[in-house]
Amino acid sequence: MARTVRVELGERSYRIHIGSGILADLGHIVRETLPRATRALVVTDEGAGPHYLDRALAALRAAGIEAGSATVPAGEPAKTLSEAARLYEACLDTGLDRDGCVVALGGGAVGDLAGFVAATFLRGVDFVQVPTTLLAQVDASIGGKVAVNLPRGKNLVGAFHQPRAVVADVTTLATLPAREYVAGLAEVVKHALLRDRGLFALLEDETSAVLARDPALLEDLVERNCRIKGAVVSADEREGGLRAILNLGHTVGHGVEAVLGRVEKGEPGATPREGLLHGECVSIGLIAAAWLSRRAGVLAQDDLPGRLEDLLRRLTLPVRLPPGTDLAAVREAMRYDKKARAGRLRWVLPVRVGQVQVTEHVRDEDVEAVLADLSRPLSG
Ligand SMILES: NC(=O)c1ccc[n+]([C@@H]2O[C@H](COP(=O)([O-])OP(=O)(O)OC[C@H]3O[C@@H](n4cnc5c(N)ncnc54)[C@H](O)[C@@H]3O)[C@@H](O)[C@H]2O)c1
Ligand SMILES: O=C(O)C(=O)C[C@@H](O)[C@H](O)[C@H](O)COP(=O)(O)O
Ligand SMILES: [Zn+2]
Repeated sequence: MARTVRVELGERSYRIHIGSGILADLGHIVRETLPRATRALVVTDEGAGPHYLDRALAALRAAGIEAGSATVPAGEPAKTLSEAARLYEACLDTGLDRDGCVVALGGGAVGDLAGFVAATFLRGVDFVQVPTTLLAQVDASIGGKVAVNLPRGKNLVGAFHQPRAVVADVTTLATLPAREYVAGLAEVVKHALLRDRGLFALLEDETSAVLARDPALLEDLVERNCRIKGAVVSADEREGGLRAILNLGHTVGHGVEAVLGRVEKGEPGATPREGLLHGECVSIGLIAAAWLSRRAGVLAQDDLPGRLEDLLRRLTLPVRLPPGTDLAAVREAMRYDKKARAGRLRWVLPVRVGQVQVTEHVRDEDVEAVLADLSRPLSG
């Protein structure tokens, strides 16, 4: 039986369906949520598509929906304006009108790109998220932030466009490469630090079960995270205030990702470089936030940085910058943080496990010092 979490947003409210094997119910869910949608474009990528596209199309067609599909390159390199342009053509080829819908089948990259296309095609059509990575099931598929990257940074062109439904089938996580699964855990740790001491303790106590992707535990984990994120989004849909807390770890994280991630830097069509994943950058950014919190006098729980680092390391997430990281480039990229106001960065800093504070009062020299410390190799 699927569990549901409702994201309350007035007329834009929607349900997140979480369960095992519920990809087969996709057609019914779309039919029930969007009774006028007779056509859908399923957007997937080269990683998720081979595993799940046929099943998604069959489920939609069985429910009487005419479904076409488009496949984009795997992961972050797809989040470009040129891929968005290709998808607008696919929307036209599929015959989508304003009653049609876009279905995002894949990780956060597919969700962000397909959601951006849905937000802008015909000035906005409905979209449904079918997340197939842990990161997308616990975070990216919820809340309506949709975007593509620019060479200078992450998510610099986008919109707020809520999905009409989210269908998170945890059995799809079985085919996810280990490194991608672990990257998703960084956003789980973020949610725990923000609002859930019990979740932080569970991650500490049951690290092996979490890494083993125990299916029953996965449903609980996804539901718990959806409740945390859903509540924040319900309270502040467009990041006027509270929602900024969901950016914990992302000021340094996005700066690092712009420099060392898979953000498209070259000409369209150039071979994407290898690099750090979003969740890996967030992991490093969480450590940065904890250390900055101590320097800024915000930290009220002395053992938090140590416990956080220990947990991230046990989850096999990175906690230091790779040797030789260009710190000046990271600082430059951080300037494009969307939380900045009047040229000043705003920081989300942990106070204790389960509580954070948003502040502008962080000294430049402390940021420099933390980045320098992060680029020193781990001892032991
Ligand atoms: N909109 C938001 O609120 C939000 C929140 C967090 C992150 N994000 C964005 O999400 C992106 C990261 O998402 P992600 O971590 O899901 O990575 P991703 O979308 O890049 O997917 C990771 C890789 O896994 C493959 N894959 C996906 N599902 C699979 C499956 N079930 N089996 C096998 N392979 C599969 C993909 O093809 C890709 O190669 C970043 O662009 C980040 O900025 C957005
Ligand atoms: O939903 C949010 O709000 C978040 O900040 C969640 C983040 O995990 C996510 O990476 C988001 O895309 C970052 O948004 P941005 O506004 O910093 O680009
Ligand atoms: Zn994130």
